[in-house]
Amino acid sequence: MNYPQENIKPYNKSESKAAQVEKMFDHIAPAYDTLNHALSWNIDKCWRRKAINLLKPFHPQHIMDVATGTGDFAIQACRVLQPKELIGTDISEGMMNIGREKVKQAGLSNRISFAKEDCTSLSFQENRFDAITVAFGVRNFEDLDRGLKEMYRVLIPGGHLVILELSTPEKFPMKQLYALYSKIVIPTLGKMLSKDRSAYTYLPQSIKAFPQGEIMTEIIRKAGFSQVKFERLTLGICTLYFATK
Ligand SMILES: C[S@@+](CC[C@H](N)C(=O)[O-])C[C@H]1O[C@@H](n2cnc3c(N)ncnc32)[C@H](O)[C@@H]1O
Repeated sequence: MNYPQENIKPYNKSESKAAQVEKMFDHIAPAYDTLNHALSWNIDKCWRRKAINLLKPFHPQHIMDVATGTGDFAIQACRVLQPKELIGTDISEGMMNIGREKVKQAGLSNRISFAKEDCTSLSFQENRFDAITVAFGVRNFEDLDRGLKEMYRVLIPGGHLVILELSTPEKFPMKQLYALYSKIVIPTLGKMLSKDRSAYTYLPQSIKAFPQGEIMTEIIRKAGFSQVKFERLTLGICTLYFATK
């Protein structure tokens, strides 16, 4: 255990974090999209657009969307970047099954595929992808360093990594407003819509514990990446990281 969020688990202390996270996302999958957009007031769509636009100048052709969940990021990235292939990977089949359906309806099944993969131990060969994206996934990894090293391994030299992750605002008045929102609104709405109170207690707790800004930048660098940059979005509710192999 290297970082505090690795010890924050949804349900109990004994089972591994990966097993509990998989179970949690399988359980909340049917409510995930509704809750996601409601809790973020749809701002998540702007964050995704911003992240995808960073990759535009490089025209990546082989992309992996790690922790792809229900595929929102993969679909948006495929439409904007028009790659030859985009593989969405995740540990939750429940989330990916919803993603598979959405991809079919979007008419993108010839370009987007899904594979069950734990990012901390990927089955892909070295230098397989020219870009990797992860939206709201790295916070859930059982071993963040291993996950980052695996993404580094399967990227081509010069390839790019884009990470979006929720973060805690540090300045008044957003800091105070966010504290109230994450203590009251997130668990209440989360329980109502997903029937899983633990999942939406886990969410603010794991965000609070997760390394952000300069500290996260250093962690990404330690995995081998260079030119690591970050930008805080919407007064610090979300942070965008960009790195090169
Ligand atoms: C909050 S959801 C984000 C889904 C999607 N990227 C989005 O933007 O809506 C987090 C996803 O990370 C996945 N996940 C958690 N740990 C993972 C791991 N070690 N490897 C791959 N996926 C993982 C979960 O199963 C879940 O689908």
